[in-house]
Amino acid sequence: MASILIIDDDTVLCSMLFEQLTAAGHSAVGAHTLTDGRRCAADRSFDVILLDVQLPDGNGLEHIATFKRTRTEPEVIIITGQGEADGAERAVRSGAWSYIAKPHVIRELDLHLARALQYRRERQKVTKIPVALKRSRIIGSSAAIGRCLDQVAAAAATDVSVLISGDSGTGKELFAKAIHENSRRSRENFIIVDCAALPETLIESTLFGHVKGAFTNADRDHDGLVKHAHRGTLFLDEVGELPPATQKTFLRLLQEHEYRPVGSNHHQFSDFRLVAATNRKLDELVATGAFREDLLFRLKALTIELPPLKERKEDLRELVSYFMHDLCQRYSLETKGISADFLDTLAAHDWPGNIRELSQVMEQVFTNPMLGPTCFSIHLPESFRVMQVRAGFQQDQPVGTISMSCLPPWRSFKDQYEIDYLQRLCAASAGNISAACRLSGLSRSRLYQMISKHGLSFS
Ligand SMILES: Nc1ncnc2c1ncn2[C@@H]1O[C@H](COP(=O)(O)OP(=O)(O)OP(=O)(O)O)[C@@H](O)[C@H]1O
Repeated sequence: MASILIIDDDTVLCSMLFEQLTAAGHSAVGAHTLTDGRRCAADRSFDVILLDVQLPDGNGLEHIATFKRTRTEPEVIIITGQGEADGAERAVRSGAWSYIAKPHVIRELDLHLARALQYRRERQKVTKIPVALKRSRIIGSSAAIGRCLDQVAAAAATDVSVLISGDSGTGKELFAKAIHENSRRSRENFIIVDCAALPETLIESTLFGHVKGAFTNADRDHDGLVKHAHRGTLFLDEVGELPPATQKTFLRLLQEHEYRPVGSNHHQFSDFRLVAATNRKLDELVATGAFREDLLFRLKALTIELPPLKERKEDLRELVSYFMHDLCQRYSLETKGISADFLDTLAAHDWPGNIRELSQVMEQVFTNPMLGPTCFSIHLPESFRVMQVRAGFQQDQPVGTISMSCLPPWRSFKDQYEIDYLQRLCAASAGNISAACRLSGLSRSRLYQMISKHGLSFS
């Protein structure tokens, strides 16, 4: 029988559900706030969580992903007083199993529960099949990374297009390579097309190649990237940066797998498998007309969403050990110890540049002349320790002292945060883009994209 957590501030309904579930032989626990619910979910293992939407300390829909990330990855069934289509869509998109309006919950719960439990039983059988996945240097054993690796395994077993999304530095290229290396195409080429850096005038010849004499300076035949990707994988990095005219070229290529080198009369065929990556919200770009919907459909037969590092800080220790080992080998040094305060300071940081930023920070630690046999917090850049001290002050504030009405909307806060960061980055790097990329851990194209998004000048 299953173990079920009920999170609902309606104490009467909570008791009725408790009775119904225990009478059916399940074990049930009730919580009346999100905070209590989260505590229960962290302390005990549940198969299913029944989650109300309007709770005294927040909206249940915003916490579905958090509950699903707990150890047993429970199924979440939303129970709500205000059944409406938008809420139901949001619940399903956030990973909820199903959505029941409260007036029907007593009658419908058994059916929803039976299906969710059957799915769980079958999923456990499937995930028990051992899959020898090559991790291709992907470090981390958090549940979030585990889920992404499962998706890599599923993608590698097929030939469908995969769209990998995630913030800059979360490892999109690494995951794309892992799909290739685990697929039947692994002995062939993995070809990277950096869509942000494709010059519009040279796109056709870069992708499709050209024949001798096709244009001035074409003094010999030249193969394009698509030909090199034949029988292998074509990886479109930063696909959201493709200008509209180029999107059309790609759409045609993806539909037909045929292309014509510049200056040639003959079509050629390339049997490539497509993987694309983006740090942009392509759905939003489609809505504004900046990205073709038909191309998006072609790209995302399967999608993998990589979590930012701040959402999987439990991987920090493993990542730090990995980068440290790598650096010690590179500098021919004995392996160093890692003090708890070093990890605590790293954990207090938000990691906007994600794992790329972490690897750069570890490089900086190794250039610190004061570094001895153990990495201490003192070896980290000063800004990290300042942030940790400040975070300590915020944690010391009694819960509830921050008035919710003072909080700006998330998007404007994030925009302001990015602008502030970019201005400080510009000052710290004296307006030098290469230095700014090194300091921030952002890729050049991502940095340019952020600068232009906020209309800033970087000098
Ligand atoms: N899980 C991981 N384990 C180890 N190293 C990682 C991991 N994820 C990313 N990295 C490292 O972080 C750096 C950035 O990774 P990658 O280039 O794959 O990110 P990205 O998401 O494609 O970034 P961008 O959008 O800026 O191109 C690389 O050096 C990569 O090896």
